[in-house]
Amino acid sequence: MDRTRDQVEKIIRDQKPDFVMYDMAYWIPEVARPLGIKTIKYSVVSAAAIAIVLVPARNVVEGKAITAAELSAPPTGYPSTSVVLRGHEVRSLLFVSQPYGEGITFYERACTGMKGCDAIAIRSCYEMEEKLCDYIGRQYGKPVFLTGPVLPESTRTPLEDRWAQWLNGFEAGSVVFCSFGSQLILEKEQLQELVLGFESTGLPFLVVLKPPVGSSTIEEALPEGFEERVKGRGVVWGGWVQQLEILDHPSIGCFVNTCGFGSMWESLMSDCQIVLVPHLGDQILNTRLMAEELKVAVEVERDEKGWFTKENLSNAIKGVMDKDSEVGSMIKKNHSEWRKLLRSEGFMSSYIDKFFQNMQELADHK
Ligand SMILES: O=c1ccn([C@@H]2O[C@H](COP(=O)(O)OP(=O)(O)O[C@H]3O[C@H](CO)[C@@H](O)[C@H](O)[C@H]3O)[C@@H](O)[C@H]2O)c(=O)[nH]1
Repeated sequence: MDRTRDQVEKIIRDQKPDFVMYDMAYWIPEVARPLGIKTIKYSVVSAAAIAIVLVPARNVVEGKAITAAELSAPPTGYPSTSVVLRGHEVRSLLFVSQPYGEGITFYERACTGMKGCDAIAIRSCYEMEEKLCDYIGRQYGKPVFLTGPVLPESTRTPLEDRWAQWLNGFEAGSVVFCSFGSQLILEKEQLQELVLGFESTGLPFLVVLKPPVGSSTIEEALPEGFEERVKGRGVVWGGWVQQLEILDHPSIGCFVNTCGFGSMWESLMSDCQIVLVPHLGDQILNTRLMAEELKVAVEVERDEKGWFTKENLSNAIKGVMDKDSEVGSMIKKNHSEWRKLLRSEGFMSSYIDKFFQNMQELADHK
C-alpha cells in the first residue's frame, strides 16, 4: 500500500477531492495538505483500542520495543478503569512497536496518521464511548467525528435456504450460533475443545469457523465420533454464512463470538444473549466494554495463554440460556435497552447526518 503513494498522489491531484479519508496510509496528509485538501483519519476499531495504546501519552520511543511492563498501566489520563487489559493480556498489544510495513512500526503509523489529519473519525457513538473519544481528541488536539455503528438498515438478502430450513426446525431462542470473524484461525486442539464445549451444553448449535492450522477442511479436524453424537442438533461449518441474517432468525438465542468490532455491533443490534471469547487486543477491550461497562454480555473465563476449557465455555452459555439465571436476566434486560436505543428511528442516520455536517464545516474552514 505504501508503494502506491505516487499513484494515489496523482489521483488526488487529478480529482481534487474535498477530502481524503484514510486508515493506515499515514502519509496521506503529506500528500493532500500542500494541495489544500482536508484529510480525515477514519478508524474502524473501537475508541478504547486506540485510546489505550495509540496515543502520544504512551511515549513509545522510536527504535525501542515497548515492554509488557510498560503496557500494564494505561496511559496518563486514560479515562476508564473497567475497559482495560488484565495481567497477561497486555501481551496482545506488544505488536504495536513491531515493524508494520517498511521502516515504520504500527504505533508510529497510527500516531503519525492521527497527528497529521484535520479530523479523526471513529466508527462509534457517544452513548458508548464518549469519554474515550474525548480523550483521543485531547491527546491529538483534533476534532473527533463519530459515524455511529454504520450497519445496513434494510437491504438484506433472504437467508440461504439450507440454514433457514435447518433453523426452522428448532424452538424460538433455543439455538446457539458461534462465529469467530474473518481473521481467526485456531489450532486444532483449540477447535476441538471449542466444539466439545458446544456439545456439552446439550443445546442445538451452529458453529462457523475456518479450518484450523494444518487441516484443509473443518470436518477432518473434528473430535472422534463428534459428528454422530451431535447429529440432528449441531453443525460445524467451515464456510462463509450470512451472519446478520442468521442473527435475525427467531430460533437463535445466543451468539458466541470474539467481539471483533463488526460482530460487537451486530450482536448489540440482535435479540440474542451474548457470550464473548476475545482473542486479539482490541477484541479484549471491546469485551470489557460489553461485559464490564454496559453489562450486556458475559465473558468466558480464560487461562494465562488466553484460551479456555470446554467447561468454561459450556458454563457461560448455559448460564445465559437458563431462563432462571440472574446473570442471564440482567444482561438480557440491559441488552434490550441498548438494542432499543441503537435500533430507534433515526439513530444511525442522525449520526451520518451529523458526520456530513462536521465534514461540511471542516471544508468551509479554510
Ligand atoms: O461467516 C461469516 C463470518 C463473518 N461475517 C461478517 O464478517 C464480519 C466480521 O467482523 P468482525 O466480527 O469485526 O471480525 P473480523 O473480521 O475478524 O475483525 C477484524 O477487524 C475488526 C475491526 O474491523 C477487529 O475489531 C477485529 O479484532 C479483527 O479480527 C461481520 O460483519 C460478520 O457479520 C459473515 O457475514 N459471515
